[in-house]
Amino acid sequence: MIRSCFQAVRTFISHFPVTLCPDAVSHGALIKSTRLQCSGHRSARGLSMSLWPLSANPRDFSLPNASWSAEMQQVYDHYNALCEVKTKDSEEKGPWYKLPSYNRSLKHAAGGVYLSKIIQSKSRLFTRSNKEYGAAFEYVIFMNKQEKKCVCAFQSGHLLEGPPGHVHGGAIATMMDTVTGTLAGYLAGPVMTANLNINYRSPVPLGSVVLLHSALDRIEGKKIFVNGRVTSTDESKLHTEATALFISVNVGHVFGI
Ligand SMILES: CCCCCCCCCCCC(=O)SCCNC(=O)CCNC(=O)[C@H](O)C(C)(C)COP(=O)(O)OP(=O)(O)OC[C@H]1O[C@@H](n2cnc3c(N)ncnc32)[C@H](O)[C@@H]1OP(=O)(O)O
Repeated sequence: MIRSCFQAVRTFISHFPVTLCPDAVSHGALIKSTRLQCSGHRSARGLSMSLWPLSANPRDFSLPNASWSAEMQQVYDHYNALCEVKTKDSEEKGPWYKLPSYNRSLKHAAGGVYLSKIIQSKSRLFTRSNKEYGAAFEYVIFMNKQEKKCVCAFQSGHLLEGPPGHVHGGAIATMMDTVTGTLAGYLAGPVMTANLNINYRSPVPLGSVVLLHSALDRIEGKKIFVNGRVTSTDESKLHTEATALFISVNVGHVFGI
């Protein structure tokens, strides 16, 4: 059992070295924009083709939905336009790649064999665990592999309140961990957070759209040092600064096997 689980996980990681998530909920009618399917990173492109043998239409949470504000949509459109775009007749190269985002992966990575011994059937990726559009974490991450950096557009929902009218610091930390961790994982394969330092500079209004920027500082052996910032969408206001250390791990470490 453990060996087959391990093989399933390895298969998944080989398709997409970053993390562990997806689900099979249809996003259907709520998608406002059907413009493009960014491609770009070869293994991530493979993910969309081969990860869902029993799930033809898993919900990609990073696509626009009816809860997105005009500002959120604008940021999405801006970076989307900079992505590698596949059209019917041609393929234009761009420096950015839009990461898909699912709330469960391993169920599908196992080829339909549910890994119930390791993964609880009700488990969901924390940031994608709420099915109500716009209620909690609405975000999309664009990766720039060449420059070893990424940008995330994040719209906070009403369930993320901390101080009245503002986003909870833990929710900001969650997003910072997600974005810096996604970058580290994208560049270095499976990682876990060893250290996350955050300075909160100015509160984030609840319901607003902000950008999370993350860039690689350096890699020393199995240590990946990454920085992060939260700013307003025009980058005139700094909300949060962070540094993070991720450690490359064996897949087995993540699952305690
Ligand atoms: C697509 C959708 C995506 C969605 C995906 C969303 C992505 C989100 C990413 C979230 C990731 C998480 O939240 S992960 C969950 C939170 N993190 C955890 O639970 C991790 C718990 N900690 C551990 O498992 C372990 O301590 C590790 C893996 C971090 C490190 O253990 P290890 O592998 O044995 O490493 P070890 O030999 O101890 O240390 C290696 C080197 O790192 C240094 N080091 C280790 N820890 C630290 C530390 N805290 N601060 C400074 N330095 C440290 C050591 O001194 C050593 O340096 P030297 O002597 O070599 O110089």
